[in-house]
Amino acid sequence: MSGIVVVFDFDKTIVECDSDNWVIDELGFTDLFNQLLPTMPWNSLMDRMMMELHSHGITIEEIEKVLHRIPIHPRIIPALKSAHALGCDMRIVSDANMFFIETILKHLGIKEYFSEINTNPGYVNEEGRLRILPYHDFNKSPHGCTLCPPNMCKGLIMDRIQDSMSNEDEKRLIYLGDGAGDYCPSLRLKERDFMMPRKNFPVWDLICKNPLLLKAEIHGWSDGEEQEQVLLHLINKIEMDKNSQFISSDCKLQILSVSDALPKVLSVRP
Ligand SMILES: Cc1ncc(C[n+]2csc(CCOP(=O)(O)O)c2C)c(N)n1
Ligand SMILES: [Mg+2]
Repeated sequence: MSGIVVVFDFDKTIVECDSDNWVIDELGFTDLFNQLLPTMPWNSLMDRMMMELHSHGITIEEIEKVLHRIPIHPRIIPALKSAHALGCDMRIVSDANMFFIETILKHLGIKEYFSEINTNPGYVNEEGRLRILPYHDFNKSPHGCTLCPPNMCKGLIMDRIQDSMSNEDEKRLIYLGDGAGDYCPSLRLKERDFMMPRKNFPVWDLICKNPLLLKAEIHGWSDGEEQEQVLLHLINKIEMDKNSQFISSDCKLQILSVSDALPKVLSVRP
């Protein structure tokens, strides 16, 4: 393990579009979706739309086929492979849902790279209908964060990730995201961490309003190619920092041993 935890948003960070919109648009339900959107929260609407798909005879297999075709930049998978090979602990924090994310990751053969997927529950029920539920039950216990949608506060998830990291002080986090929901977790990052916002996307605009609110170093990216370059550069930089710390502590040891030896050396001189 490299001591680096990389937290990825999913939609428009790993895949190139919003998986929710991709499924609705590809199956021809955009008009109904837009009609219902003003009447309920996004996450509840996705559950409702899955009911609509089911009642129109659309099967789980058809939804899976659409998910298998989701666009992804050609450098994303090589970037994830490299980060994994370099020993990074990689996790997902997403406001999409478990069914969509697992279906896509399994199809791409990259599910095993991630140690954790934090997202809204999504599962196929006994009638063969996809159910999508909120990550936080906002009726029973609202999360109370004013920056985040009612179903998910990514900042709270980050708190848990930071608490779960053993030797927390020695570990360093890199967070990649694009959306407004990625702003709250960016405020949780420490001085030693890195925020990688997608340039000119909502999280970038929010950060630009007052970059000083972030403690972490900010490194933007525009597409999969730049994401790969910046991510591998940061991993490399963290490794170099670690090595230079070792070198400086080795030097201190040498200096100590030289000064210890000095009186003895002096004493054998005539
Ligand atoms: C105006 C407006 N209304 C609703 C939404 C909600 N929304 C859109 S896509 C998505 C999934 C994000 O997944 P990920 O966290 O993986 O990027 C969510 C929660 C929005 N972004 N903008
Ligand atoms: Mg996103």
